[in-house]
Amino acid sequence: MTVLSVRGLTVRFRMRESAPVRAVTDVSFDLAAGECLALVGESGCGKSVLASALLGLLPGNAETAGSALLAGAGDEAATDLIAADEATLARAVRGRRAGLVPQSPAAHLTPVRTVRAHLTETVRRLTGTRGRDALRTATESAAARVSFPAGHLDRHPHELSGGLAQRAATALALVGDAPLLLADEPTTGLDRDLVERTVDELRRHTGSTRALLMITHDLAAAARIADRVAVMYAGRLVEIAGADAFFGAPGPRHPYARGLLDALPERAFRPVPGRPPELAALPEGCAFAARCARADAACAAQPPLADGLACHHPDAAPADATRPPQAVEAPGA
Ligand SMILES: Nc1ncnc2c1ncn2[C@@H]1O[C@H](COP(=O)(O)OP(=O)(O)OP(=O)(O)O)[C@@H](O)[C@H]1O
Ligand code: NI
Repeated sequence: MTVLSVRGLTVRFRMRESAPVRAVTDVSFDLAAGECLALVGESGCGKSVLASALLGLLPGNAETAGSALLAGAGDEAATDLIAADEATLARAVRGRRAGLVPQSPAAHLTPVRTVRAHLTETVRRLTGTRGRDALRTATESAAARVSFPAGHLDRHPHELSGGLAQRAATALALVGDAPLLLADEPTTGLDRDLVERTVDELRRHTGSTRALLMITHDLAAAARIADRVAVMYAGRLVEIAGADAFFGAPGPRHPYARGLLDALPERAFRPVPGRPPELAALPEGCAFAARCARADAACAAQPPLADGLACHHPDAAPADATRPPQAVEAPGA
């Protein structure tokens, strides 16, 4: 069953002094129940804007196009998240049908309220739990689920480390048991052990009925839990592939995606040369061409995403097809 179906999603920010910032361009993908899709790509390529668009959290200068159908439960109608009005999103969608682990959790927590107050309020609103003892138990189990220490529940957001704020936000996002969970860098500020526990919990929560879109810079975390990987570059999806093929053999097909993996310390440790283009001044053709060793005249035209790949000259023979699956996690590989 498809939980989310995104078609031609495009987001531009109107700017007073310059050309519009084309943060997301013509993005299409589906998310099935039980699936975890990892969305990766360099800083500033539009990942968080994509997540904000899906939850109706874009600022006022944003213009959107395309659609994002969120399936309804039972005989409930599907909702187009892009067309829905704010009242509908606030009342029926956010928290209940689509949860968000925001990229900057501290900014989403109310400074004057403790973590316990946040969690209790969310548990009450989204689960209908009533009564002091029941709420207290439900609040503490929501915290325990993401290894948020009970002894820190009475702290205020500014008294939390980055990692604890991250876990508080994750706990809040899981409360509603929403069929769609968007997790934007859910492991920032966590050490490796907690990274693994957190992503495993997200994966476990997904189960077979929910879908998870995990935005991450952490390719090892993506390799650990993702079923598929989507690679974004300059606002577009350039590759979407099964995680085993992507991280193992035969590896990514898009030269940018290959570059992302080659940049890992446990692989070639060779960064992708150059920098991404300005989103207010994107080229007509392939946005990666200026950094691509394989670029030629064909790249002056935008390559369409076909069969999970947007490239005029993908790697036919992978550079290292002998690399074993999961090599990304192998120490010193
Ligand atoms: N309100 C806004 N007005 C103008 N430009 C914006 C606005 N919000 C975001 N942008 C721009 O949109 C682009 C995409 O930003 P986004 O936050 O989605 O990147 P990202 O892929 O999530 O990066 P990171 O990995 O650093 O979180 C950036 O160039 C950013 O400056
Ligand atoms: Ni982001």
